[in-house]
Amino acid sequence: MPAHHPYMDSEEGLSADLALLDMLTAPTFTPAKPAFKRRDADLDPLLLAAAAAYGPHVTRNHYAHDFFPAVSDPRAEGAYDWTQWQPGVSPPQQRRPRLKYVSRQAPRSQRLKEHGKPADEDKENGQAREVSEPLRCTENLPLPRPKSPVAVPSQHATQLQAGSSSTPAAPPLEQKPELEVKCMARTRVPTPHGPIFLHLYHNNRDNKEHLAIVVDPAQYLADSPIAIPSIRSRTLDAVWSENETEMDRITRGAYVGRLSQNSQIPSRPSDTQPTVTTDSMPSPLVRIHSECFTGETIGSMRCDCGEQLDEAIRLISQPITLPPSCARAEPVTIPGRGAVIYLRQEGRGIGLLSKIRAYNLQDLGHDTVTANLMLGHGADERGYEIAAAILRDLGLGTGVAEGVRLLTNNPDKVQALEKEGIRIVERVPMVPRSWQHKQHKHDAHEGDVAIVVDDDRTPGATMIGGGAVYGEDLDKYLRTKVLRMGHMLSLIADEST
Ligand SMILES: Nc1nc2c(ncn2[C@@H]2O[C@H](COP(=O)(O)OP(=O)(O)OP(=O)(O)O)[C@@H](O)[C@H]2O)c(=O)[nH]1
Repeated sequence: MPAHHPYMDSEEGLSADLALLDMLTAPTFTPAKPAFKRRDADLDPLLLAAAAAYGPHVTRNHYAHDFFPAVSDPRAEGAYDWTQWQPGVSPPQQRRPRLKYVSRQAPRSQRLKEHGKPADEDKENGQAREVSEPLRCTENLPLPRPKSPVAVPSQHATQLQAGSSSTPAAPPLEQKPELEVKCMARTRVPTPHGPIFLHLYHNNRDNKEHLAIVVDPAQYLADSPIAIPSIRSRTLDAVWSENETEMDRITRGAYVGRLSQNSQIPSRPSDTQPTVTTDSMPSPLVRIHSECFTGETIGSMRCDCGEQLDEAIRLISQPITLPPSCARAEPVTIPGRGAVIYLRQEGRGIGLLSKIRAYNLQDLGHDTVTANLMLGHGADERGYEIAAAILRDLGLGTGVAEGVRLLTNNPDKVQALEKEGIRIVERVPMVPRSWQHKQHKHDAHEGDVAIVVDDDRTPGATMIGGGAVYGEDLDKYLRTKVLRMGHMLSLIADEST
């Protein structure tokens, strides 16, 4: 038994014992408030372990990098030669070298320089970056970039003019291969204006799929009162290889007449006759149209492109009445014939990205020409060599006796096609439908002209088969074309005047 201690009888001892007992048996223990916030891990350790198990994060840009050279290469500095290992003898303790991130790629700017490209070349579309900083005020904006082919640098040009004998050879001009187009496929497409043959072309100049919308329903006619030359592609009707089967040819569209389960007649190269129209038959109506996603696909009312495409197919599809001739006593009506060459030159050649930016500049008050210039582009960067080559392939506008009637208001198009050797016998204007309506209203007000407005057509934005495009934005766009781009269109008086 333990010796009795006087402390146990004292009042002081009793209260200390009670305090201890209370502390040990109390139902809850309330710790003192911590002086510092607990630093719990933000990430789940399991998650971290899982991430680590997948090794370093590798993207396509890291393929030429080596993350752990010391590990992957056994001869690398600091690696232990495991062939020397013996049981029970631990590898010599070395100071493990710090693992290095080694890039075997030169910096991007250096690689671009080696390829003769500017260091700030945009990754997207392989085009030079247009806007790398916020827009500055108009007078400081860059001038339009020169167009290809590469211009002789001014230093060389000056020396050439001065006739200097020490003139260094001018850099060679880019040699373009001779342009070739090939119709890869053709098919029938029914449209609100009648059937068309859609032709898809490849070429050796750009990697775009340009199209030809051929209107020539006479190709379906079993018998026609007069001979109507067919509009057919030479490259499509050609035999591509000796192994090509009839089904191969039919599948790519090299057939004649209307394709069906009961009619499958492959075409022959001789089916492509030169298009020669007789005196009384008008030359085929042709339009060269440039792609406009906004106007044609989403019905934008900033431009009349959708309406123009629709109007062109409609006009070309109109039946043609031929007057009586010595061979026929009666007039005869034949189906409309012609083609729309649809070029993938979005935004007058500047591309959709720049066109969208240009629209924002237009909302700030600039017109369509200035907006292009502000972005460092030309007012119009299109070319028509491919269009001319496609026309030639279709046998349109190539003969001495035969030409085309060109649907356009754009003088540059007429000039460019003529330069390419296309014979244009007539320019047919494309009057915007909203202006036609205004003109009709104006004339009717004058009292003597009947209003010829097709009221069955759907009003509003125009995709194929739609009506007319109206609006302030459109009027401004059309006026700019007339006033700044020289389009051959009579400006219409405002309705209020
Ligand atoms: N940069 C730019 N391009 C536009 C704008 N509005 C329409 N476009 C483009 O202008 C082109 C219209 O071309 P076309 O239909 O061939 O007509 P055009 O050259 O004006 O001449 P026409 O034959 O008289 O119709 C298309 O590529 C459109 O994408 C715009 O505001 N800015």
